[in-house]
Amino acid sequence: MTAATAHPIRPLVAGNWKMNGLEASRAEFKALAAALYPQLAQKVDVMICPPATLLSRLAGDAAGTRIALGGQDCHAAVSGAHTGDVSAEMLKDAGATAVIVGHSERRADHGESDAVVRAKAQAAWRAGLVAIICIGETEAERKAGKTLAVVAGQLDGSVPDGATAANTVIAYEPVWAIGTGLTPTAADVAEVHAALRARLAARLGGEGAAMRLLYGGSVKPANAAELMAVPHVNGALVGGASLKAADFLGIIAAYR
Ligand SMILES: O=C[C@H](O)COP(=O)(O)O
Repeated sequence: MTAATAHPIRPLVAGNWKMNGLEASRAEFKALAAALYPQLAQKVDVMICPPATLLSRLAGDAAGTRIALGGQDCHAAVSGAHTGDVSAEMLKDAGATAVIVGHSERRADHGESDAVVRAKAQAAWRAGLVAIICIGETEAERKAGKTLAVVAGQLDGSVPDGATAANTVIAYEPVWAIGTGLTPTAADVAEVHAALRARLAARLGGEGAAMRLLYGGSVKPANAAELMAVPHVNGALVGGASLKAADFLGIIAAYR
C-alpha cells in the first residue's frame, strides 16, 4: 500500500466551461484567482477547463496563481489529419495539466465508446496530462435499476491499465443530473461512490484506493457542502456554476 492510505485524499474542484467562454470570460477567471488564494492555501485543488480557444490566454492569467487548467477533450493521436481535433500534446503545450475524457456530452454527441475514451485517457498520460475520466448513467438506466452495473461497466471499459492516483481522476456524473438542477440524494451518491471505490481498489490496489472520485451534475453553492461531505466524494466537476466566479467560489467554500 502506498502512503496514500495514511493521508486523506486531497479534493479537487474542477470547472468545465463547456462551449462557453470568450475573451470577456477572462474577467471571471481573474476574479476567481483574486478571491481564491486563501482557500487554495488550505486543502483543495482548483481547476478550470475552458474551451481550447482560451487555454493559452488563461494560462497567462493563471501564472502565479494555484489554479490549474485542463482541456475538455483530446484526440487519441499525437498529430495528423484530424480536422477540428486537438491532441493531448497540444493541450499540454497550451498550458493544460489535465484533460476531461469521456464526458457524457462527448459520448452522446460524438458516439464515443468506452474504448475510445480509454484511448484518449492513454493519450492524456502520453502527453503528461492527468485524465479526468467521466462516467454516469442515463435517467432510463437509473429508473431500470441499472446504475451500478452501468457505471461499473464504464469504469472497467474506460479506465486503462496503468491508472494511478496521480495520473487519473474519475468523475461520476449522472447524465440526468447534468444541467437540470436535479441531483441524486446524498445516499444515492454514497452508494455509487462506494461501489466505484471498491471496484477501483480491487483492480488497482492502493492506487485505486487513493484515486480522486469527483461528483458532477448540478453542483451549486447551495448543495455543495452536502454533496462534498459524502464518503468517497473527493471533489466536484462543475459545469454551469463554474462560469461565474462567485458561484464557483461558493462551491469551493464547501472545503473551507
Ligand atoms: O462537466 C460538468 C458536468 O457536466 C456538470 O454540469 P452542470 O454542473 O452544469 O450540471
